Amino acid sequence: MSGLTVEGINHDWGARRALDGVSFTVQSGRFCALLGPNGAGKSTLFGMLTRLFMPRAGRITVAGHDMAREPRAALARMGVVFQASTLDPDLTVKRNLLYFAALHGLPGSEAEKRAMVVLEQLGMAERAGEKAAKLNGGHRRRMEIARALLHRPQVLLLDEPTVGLDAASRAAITTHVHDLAAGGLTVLWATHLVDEVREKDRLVILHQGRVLANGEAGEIGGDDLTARFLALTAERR
Ligand SMILES: Nc1ncnc2c1ncn2[C@@H]1O[C@H](COP(=O)(O)OP(=O)(O)OP(=O)(O)O)[C@@H](O)[C@H]1O
Repeated sequence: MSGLTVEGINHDWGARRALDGVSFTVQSGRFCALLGPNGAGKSTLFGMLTRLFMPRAGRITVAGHDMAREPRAALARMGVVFQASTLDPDLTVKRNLLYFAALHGLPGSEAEKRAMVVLEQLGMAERAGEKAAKLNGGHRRRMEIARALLHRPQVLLLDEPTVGLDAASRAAITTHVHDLAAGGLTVLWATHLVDEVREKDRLVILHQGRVLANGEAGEIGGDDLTARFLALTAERR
C-alpha cells in the first residue's frame, strides 16, 4: 500500500478526547480532503502524522512505511505544508528553496534543478528571483508547497493551506494541488471549507475527534455537500 493509512488513532488532551478511533486510507495518487469544523481534531491528527507526538493507540503508514517502526523512511516520503508560514522573508524564492534542499542533503546542482522544476509545477518559476517578503499570500503559499515537494515525497500533507487567502488565490492553490494528485501524488488536505472539495475527491469528515463520513465526496454529499456537512456536524453539538 503506497498511499497513507491511519488506523485506530486516539489522542487525549488532558481529560478531553481529541481523536477517537480515527481510521481512513488515502490510496496512492488520490486527493483526500479532511473536512472538519474548528476543533474537530485536524491539527492534532497532523501532529501525529508528522511525528510531532506519538499516538497512544493505532498505526500510521506512509507509502508502506510504519511511522512507529520506520519513522525515517516514513517521514522521508512525506512533504508537509503547515498552517503557519515558515519562510525567510529576506531570501529570494529560489534561495528559500535551496536552503531547504540543503537541509535534505541535496547537492547544489541537483537542488537547483529540482527548485526550478517544483516552481514550474506551481506556476512560480518567473518569481524565482523575487524576495519572499514581496510575494502576496497566495504566492507565498505556492512557494511553501513547492518547497514541500523538493525531496520528491509520495505523500503531501497540507493543514488548512488556504487560510487567510482571497477567493482567487484559494481557487488557484486548490487547483494546483488537485493537479499534483492527478500526476500521482497522494494528498491529504485539511480544511473547514466545503467549496475546496471536489466531487471525485476522497473525503473524510472529522468532528469532535471522530470520523463521521469516509468515502467519495460526491457520494457523501449528494447534490449538496454543504447541507450534508452541516447536518452531520450539527447532530452532535
Ligand atoms: N495543545 C493542546 N492542549 C490542549 N488541548 C488542545 C491542544 N491542541 C488542541 N486541543 C484541543 O483538541 C481539540 C482538537 O483541536 P485541533 O486544533 O486538533 O482541531 P482543528 O480541527 O485543527 O481545529 P481548527 O480548525 O480550529 O484548527 C480541541 O478541543 C482543542 O481545544
